[in-house]
Amino acid sequence: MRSAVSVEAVRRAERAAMSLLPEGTLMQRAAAGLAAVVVGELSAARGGVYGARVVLLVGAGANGGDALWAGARLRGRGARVDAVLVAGAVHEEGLAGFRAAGGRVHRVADVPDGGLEAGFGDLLGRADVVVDGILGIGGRPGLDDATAALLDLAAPDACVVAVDLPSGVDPDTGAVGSGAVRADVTVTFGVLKAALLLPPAGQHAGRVELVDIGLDPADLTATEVASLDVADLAAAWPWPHAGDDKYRRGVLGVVAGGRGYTGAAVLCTGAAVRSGAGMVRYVGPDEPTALVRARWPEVVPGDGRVQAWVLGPGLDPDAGDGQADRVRDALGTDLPCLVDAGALDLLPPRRDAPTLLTPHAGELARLLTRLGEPTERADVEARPLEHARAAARLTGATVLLKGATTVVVPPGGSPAGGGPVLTQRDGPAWLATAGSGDVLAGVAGTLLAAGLDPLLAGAVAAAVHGRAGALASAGGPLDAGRLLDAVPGAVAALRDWPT
Ligand SMILES: NC(=O)C1=CN([C@@H]2O[C@H](COP(=O)(O)OP(=O)(O)OC[C@H]3O[C@@H](n4cnc5c(N)ncnc54)[C@H](O)[C@@H]3O)[C@@H](O)[C@H]2O)[C@@H](O)CC1
Ligand SMILES: Nc1ncnc2c1ncn2[C@@H]1O[C@H](COP(=O)(O)OP(=O)(O)O)[C@@H](O)[C@H]1O
Ligand SMILES: [K+]
Repeated sequence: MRSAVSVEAVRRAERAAMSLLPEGTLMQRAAAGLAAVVVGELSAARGGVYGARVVLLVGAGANGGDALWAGARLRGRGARVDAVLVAGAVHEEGLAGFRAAGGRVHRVADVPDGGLEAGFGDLLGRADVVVDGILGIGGRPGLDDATAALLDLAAPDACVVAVDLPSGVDPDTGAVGSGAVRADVTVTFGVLKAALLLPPAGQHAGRVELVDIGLDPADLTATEVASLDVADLAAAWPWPHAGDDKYRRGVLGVVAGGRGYTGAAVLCTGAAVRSGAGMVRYVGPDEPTALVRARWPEVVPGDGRVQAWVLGPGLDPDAGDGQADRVRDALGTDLPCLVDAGALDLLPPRRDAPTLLTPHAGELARLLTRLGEPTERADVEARPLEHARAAARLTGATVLLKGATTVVVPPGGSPAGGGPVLTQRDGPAWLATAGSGDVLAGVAGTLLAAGLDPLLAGAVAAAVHGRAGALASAGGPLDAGRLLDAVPGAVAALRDWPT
């Protein structure tokens, strides 16, 4: 499990460590770890550090201090290091240490308006590595225009190394302001910060390197956000046992598609079959039923006993084909329900049984608007965690928000009550293809029917969906049919995937 904490928790752990150590020790450890990663990048890219060009972008706080001390170390290895001070203030000890090591210092404030390119274009355009020491855990989202313009002067093939966090993101929520840094590598200190696992900030971080600076793990147990790794997935997956039968393994009922849309019924039931449900029942009008039976003869048509329901993929609640009533009936039971797409419009104000909502950004905006919080899709995309939490709070359900990084928020929306928020980013962008969400719903339904709670079912399904996507795509385009065909292989590989 990769675990991340809030700024408040990091600061508490840092204070505890600092009280036991000589002043400046943590920053020196951070700088040493940062310099080592930059050395690694330079060695890989150009065979060594000597003569390499490194430019530090230095903000007002300790994040800039880390960058300056790392710059001093890189000077000691023979790199040419320039620091560009982007703010009015600077970490004075770091600056003195950098100067003493022979680093050159420039100030954005010394350049006349409109003169950034003339002042720094050559410097940044020739840099092998640009170190983003602008903002760390003290940062608010967004960079001012001049700082953002500086970043644009870097050569496209320069390696951008972010210190602790890519600057311009919100450390706790993962929201991203305008001009935020896009790093190739982020070197983070002591513990992952929540933003690194959250969308969209996590997608700005590149590869994340965690440097041990000697924080006490006992001070870092308040996990805010976590991502399941392969060992967690293998432990959570409902592997069958010798004594199992199909009923004990879990019967899933699916209300998907309808008279108008038939594909979602075939894909969703297929994903449930392919992910190993004990049995799958499909409930719907004649035409999709016939298509499901033709493609998946093992699916049982019609109502009957089930352990969980998947409701809504490809379903139009206004179609007058009886599907809306079937959804309402299932929502009225005390069985676990996954509520997707069209069924989200039919969700009652409160449901006590386990409920997993699986909207994409547009569907979440529509749901929040219906619940009295007018929301646009763009709002959800800019601040996914905040909006998923709002839906979890308003509905009492677990909310899985789909996207390049999938976020699963426990009921109530607060990490205090239901445990950490889980995020998964396991698959390629080729997964953004029609029918992909229907496959996710089928896999998550299998897990609900097997008895997993909605939070774990959602996160495990998102991870397996992503891994199946990676297998099926192999770098090329993907369609939902091949995606679901890859699910058994993705599940099997959980047991022998190298960790
Ligand atoms: N506290 C510690 O013990 C350690 C801290 N370390 C580093 O210290 C960092 C935190 O340092 P600070 O608390 O000084 O905070 P930052 O260095 O993140 O920056 C804070 C400064 O930036 C300003 N600021 C915030 N958002 C802004 C924005 N959007 N635009 C312009 N200015 C903005 C603030 O007003 C403040 O002056 C960590 O991320 C890490 O890099 C490391 O050295 C390890 C040890
Ligand atoms: N850029 C992306 N990278 C990786 N996965 C993605 C990306 N965009 C979407 N996905 C995943 O693809 C699926 C799309 O689901 P959805 O939007 O419901 O599509 P549909 O309704 O066509 O089935 C979700 O599981 C989502 O997490
Ligand atoms: K930074």
